Amino acid sequence: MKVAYLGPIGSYSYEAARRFFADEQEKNLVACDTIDDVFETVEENEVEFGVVPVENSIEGSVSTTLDYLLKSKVYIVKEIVLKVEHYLCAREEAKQILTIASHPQAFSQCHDYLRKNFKEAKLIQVSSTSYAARMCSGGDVDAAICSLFAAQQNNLKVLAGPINHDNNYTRFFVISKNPNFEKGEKNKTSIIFSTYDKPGSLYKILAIFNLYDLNLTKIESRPAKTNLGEYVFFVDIDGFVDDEDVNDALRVVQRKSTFFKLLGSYSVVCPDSENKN
Ligand SMILES: O=C(O)C(=O)C[C@]1(C(=O)O)C=C[C@@H](O)C=C1
Repeated sequence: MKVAYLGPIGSYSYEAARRFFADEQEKNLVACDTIDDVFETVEENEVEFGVVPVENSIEGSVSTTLDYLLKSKVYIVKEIVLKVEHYLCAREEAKQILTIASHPQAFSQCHDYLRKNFKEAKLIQVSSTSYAARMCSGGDVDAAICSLFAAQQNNLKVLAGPINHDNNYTRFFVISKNPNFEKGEKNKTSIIFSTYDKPGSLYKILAIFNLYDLNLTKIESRPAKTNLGEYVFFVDIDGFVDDEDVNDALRVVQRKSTFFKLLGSYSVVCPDSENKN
């Protein structure tokens, strides 16, 4: 079984893949350069699963992931929630920090620390935190914001950390072309819908969830990419698709919406137990 993730080794996506596919051998984990590549590798059947970040408790959604979920033919089959701790790392011999590389999400998650301590430094956005660590070890930048593991992998010295905002958690989805929805202890179902451009349309859809007494854990609108002002709504629901109420509610929602897509029904794993997701 092969699993694609946003690489190189040492990214948080790698950690999520390791936690979930614990028995998988290293050679079966396929490092991709971008989130786009993870989706396409799964879509083209080169691997059975992919691991992608979807939402962070500080910075919000990863829009690339949401946009691919809208357009691609993959399903969500599992959610993994990880506590993310970022460190400022540099080469042993580094003297001053004028350039810092990291993933844009990581910069945002460390915004206050950077503003306070490195206001003048140039922030260089790269494809992942582990790639930033690699660049730093190669001498391309003075420092990187990455995990402890990425620092070790790249022989970097830890200068400070954790430097992120408190309560920094990221949700990752395991995606697959196979809609093999497996129920666990804590389950969610994700859909995308759009509705009519008329007064009360969104309210009417939300009323269906209310009628079936369903808890929505997330609702977010994204551009439908058709015309300005046209949106799709991403909704996560507490419960599994074969629960009677979820099933009935989704049937009515589908009938009443102009577009409907079931993204998946999956169990949620939170290995960092203090997280209350
Ligand atoms: O750069 C990484 O290490 C990633 O796995 C990406 C990513 C993200 O896009 O959200 C994952 C978790 C953290 O929130 C920061 C970065």
